[in-house]
Amino acid sequence: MVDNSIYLAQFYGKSQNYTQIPRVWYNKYGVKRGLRNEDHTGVLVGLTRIADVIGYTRDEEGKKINCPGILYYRGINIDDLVTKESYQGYLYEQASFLLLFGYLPNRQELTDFCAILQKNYDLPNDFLEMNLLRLPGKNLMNKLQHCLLTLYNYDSDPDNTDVYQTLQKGLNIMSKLPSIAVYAYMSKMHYYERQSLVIHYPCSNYSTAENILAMLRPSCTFTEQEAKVLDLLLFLHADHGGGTNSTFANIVVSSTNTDIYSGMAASIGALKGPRHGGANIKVSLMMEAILKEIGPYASDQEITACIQSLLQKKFFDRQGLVYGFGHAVYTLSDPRAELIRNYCKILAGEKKKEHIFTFYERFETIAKSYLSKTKETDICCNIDYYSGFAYELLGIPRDLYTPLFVISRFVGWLAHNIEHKLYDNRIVRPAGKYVGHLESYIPWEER
Ligand SMILES: CC(=O)SCCNC(=O)CCNC(=O)[C@H](O)C(C)(C)COP(=O)(O)OP(=O)(O)OC[C@H]1O[C@@H](n2cnc3c(N)ncnc32)[C@H](O)[C@@H]1OP(=O)(O)O
Ligand SMILES: O=C([O-])CC(=O)C(=O)O
Repeated sequence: MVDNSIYLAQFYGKSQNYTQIPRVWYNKYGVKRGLRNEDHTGVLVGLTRIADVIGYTRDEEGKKINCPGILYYRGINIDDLVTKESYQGYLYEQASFLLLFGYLPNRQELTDFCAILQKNYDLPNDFLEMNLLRLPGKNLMNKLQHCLLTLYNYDSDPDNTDVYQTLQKGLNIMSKLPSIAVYAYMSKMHYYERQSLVIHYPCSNYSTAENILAMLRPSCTFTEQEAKVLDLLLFLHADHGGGTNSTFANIVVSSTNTDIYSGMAASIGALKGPRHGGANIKVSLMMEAILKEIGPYASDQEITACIQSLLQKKFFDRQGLVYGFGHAVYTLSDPRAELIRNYCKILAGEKKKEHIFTFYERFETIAKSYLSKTKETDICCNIDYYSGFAYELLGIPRDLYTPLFVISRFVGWLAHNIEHKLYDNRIVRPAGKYVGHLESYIPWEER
């Protein structure tokens, strides 16, 4: 067979004479690259009453003043929801109710809401066999997208985008996501890693967190403490305002009035990216590589040298990023990372992994100060820095870290999708300026 790849390389090389856009032009035309202002804050593109993400304030002149991070779900500080909550084990379901309906449920309302989710836990007949066992996927995020798009075919009125229908369809998908993610993992392991296939049905009196643990473990068993920690992790990932990439992607796509399955698949694609939710897997791989290189008792100098090699694209995936650090809004701290760090400390003690936890903490301190100094801006660790370690301590496989983010964030996507439909409802369509030349058509014989 003729190898045509050389031609493609030639076309691509030649294209550089025709397609370049100098970086300075973005300033010249006032383009808000990445929808960011000069000071890196986000351009205002929407209004929301669902969540507020605070990483800085403004002084009287409008100058940005960095501050410790705070996250509010419907105006309630997440720290309060965690520390003042006595009804343990259903934090994620409570937050889902709060994010969707705007107020905290009473006990009866929470029970009724959980019953709606639990009634929908089971997958449609043959879904498992046809879409997961017969068609294993090598990446679970892509598999989740595929399964979501396939659920469209099981819906008798899939293109109905009425707000109430969106809510119902959304809750139905949300209930099924834990089984889909766990089965996608099991079928991947069975097919690609030749492991035994373990399939447990979801249990209709379990919370989301309990179900995930039960379906994942051959024995179906878990401790109350483990379920509470996973519940807390799901709670902490549930929403992050309308500006975060995967939620904005959802708003962009669903503003065309397309079906909910397409909108959610787009969000999953966005969340998969290693600069967004996919960072939790990258952090885990990066820390594994670092620990292999310098060990848990490395000196501060060795840790700094590792960070330098990461930034200089000499180590790990050579992308120049220290995963788990930096944020578009948070500056001095991400409140979710603060909470997860505390739980990691407790779990690490129980699992005899204190030395690894201590290493994570030391790496955090050094990376935070080094990155802030070299990038001349406050850079803290984000939610993805400790979440993978927490999942690892719970015995959850790495492949499932970002899918767990999907399971949790789905409710945030749904709430924003509905809010946009109700109150904004204009198709998202910004402008792009043409900066090429006008050219004359060149006849074949003159090219
Ligand atoms: C759930 C989540 O999505 S949380 C984020 C998870 N992602 C990661 O952990 C990946 C690593 N982090 C990053 O890539 C970035 O910090 C992002 C994408 C999260 C935020 O990026 P930005 O909003 O551009 O951050 P910010 O404006 O503060 O960055 C300032 C500079 O520091 C750089 N920077 C920020 N974080 C990092 C990092 N972790 N490693 C290397 N460089 C970084 C930016 O690239 C930017 O450089 P530039 O001015 O040359 O473009
Ligand atoms: O807000 C962001 O840009 C990313 C983030 O932390 C999230 O989506 O949880």
